[in-house]
Amino acid sequence: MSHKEYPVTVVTGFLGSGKTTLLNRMLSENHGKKIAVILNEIGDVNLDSELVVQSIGEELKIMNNGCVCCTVRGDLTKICLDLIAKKIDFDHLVIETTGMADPSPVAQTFFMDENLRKHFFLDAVVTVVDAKHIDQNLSEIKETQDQIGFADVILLNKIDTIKETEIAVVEKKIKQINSIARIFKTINSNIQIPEVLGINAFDLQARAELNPDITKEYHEHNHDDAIQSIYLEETRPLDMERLNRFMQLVIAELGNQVLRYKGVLNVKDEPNRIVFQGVHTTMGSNEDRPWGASEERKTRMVFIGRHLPKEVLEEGLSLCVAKQ
Ligand SMILES: Nc1nc2c(ncn2[C@@H]2O[C@H](COP(=O)(O)OP(=O)(O)OP(=O)(O)O)[C@@H](O)[C@H]2O)c(=O)[nH]1
Repeated sequence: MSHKEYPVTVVTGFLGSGKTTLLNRMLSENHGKKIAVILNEIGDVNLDSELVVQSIGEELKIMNNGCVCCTVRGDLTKICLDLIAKKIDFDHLVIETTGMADPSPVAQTFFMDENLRKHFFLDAVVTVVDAKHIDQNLSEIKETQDQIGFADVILLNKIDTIKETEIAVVEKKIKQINSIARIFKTINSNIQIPEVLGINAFDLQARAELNPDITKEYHEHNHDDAIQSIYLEETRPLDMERLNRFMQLVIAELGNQVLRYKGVLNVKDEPNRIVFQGVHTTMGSNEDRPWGASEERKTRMVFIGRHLPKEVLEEGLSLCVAKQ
C-alpha cells in the first residue's frame, strides 16, 4: 500500500538571524499547507516556543534537551515517527534548528535513517543570514560557514540594517561560500512562502557528487563549549526604565561576549507581556498578548554567549524590580 511522504524543510541560521520570524510567516500566511514544527532550543528552558505563533497546538514539538545536530538526533527520529504513528494531520514538516547547529547532520538523518526515509524526504535547507552581523558571525562561529554552505535557499535578511552598497558585498561573500543556493534579500524574513516550502530543492545526488561522505557516515560535530545559555527568572514586576539601563550596561560591559538575549517580561502596571530581544548590541522590545487570567506573571530571560557571569546578570535583573 502506498503512503504519503512528507516534505521536510530545515530552517537554520545563526543566533538571532530571523529564523523564528520566518517560521511565524510560514505559520500565519495563507498558503494552504498544514505545517508541523519541531523547534530545537539551546538550554533546557523552552522560551522560544513562547515567541512562535501559538495556534498550532499538537503540531508543535519542542526539543530542548540538546542540540539537534549532535546529541539529540535519536529524539528527532522519534518525534518524526510519532507524528506518523499518532496520525497527526499535517502536509509539511519544518524543523527550526538552534542558531549553533550545523544543518548537515540534521539533513543526513532524513536520508540515512531507513525508517524516516519511508515517510519523509528533504524538501530544502533554508538558511537565514543576518546581513549586519555576517562578518562577526563567520569569524567567531564555525557553524555559520556550514549553515551557508549547506543551504539550498538563503535569506539574506535584515538588509534594512546595512547600507545599499554593503548588501552587494555581503551577497558576494555568501556566493563565495555557496555558489548554487538561491539567494533572496529580505527584511523581517519577508519571503513569498512558495519560494521556501514545497520547492524540492534538496538534491542528494548532486551533493553526493560534491561530497561523497554525505551518504556514508554521520558527520561528527562539536560545539564551542565556551558558549552557554543562562536562564533568569524574576517574579516581582519590573521597571522598564531600569531594565533598559541594565541592558545598556550589559552591552557596554559584555558586548563581545553576549551573542543573543531574549525574554518575556512582567512589567509593572502593564497588562500585556513585553517581549524583549537583542542580537549582539542591537536590542528592542514590543508588546505581546495580554497575560492570561490563570498565567503566572513572571519575567523569563535567556542570555546566550561566552563566559557569561551568571551571578552578575542575576543581581542586575533583581535591581530592575519596580518600587512597590
Ligand atoms: N531590523 C530587523 N530586525 C529583524 C529582521 N528580521 C528579524 N528581526 C528581529 O531580530 C530579532 C531576532 O529574530 P528571530 O526571528 O527571533 O531570530 P532567530 O534566528 O529565530 O533567533 P534565535 O532562535 O534566538 O537564534 C527579533 O527581534 C526580530 O524582530 C530584519 O530583517 N530587520
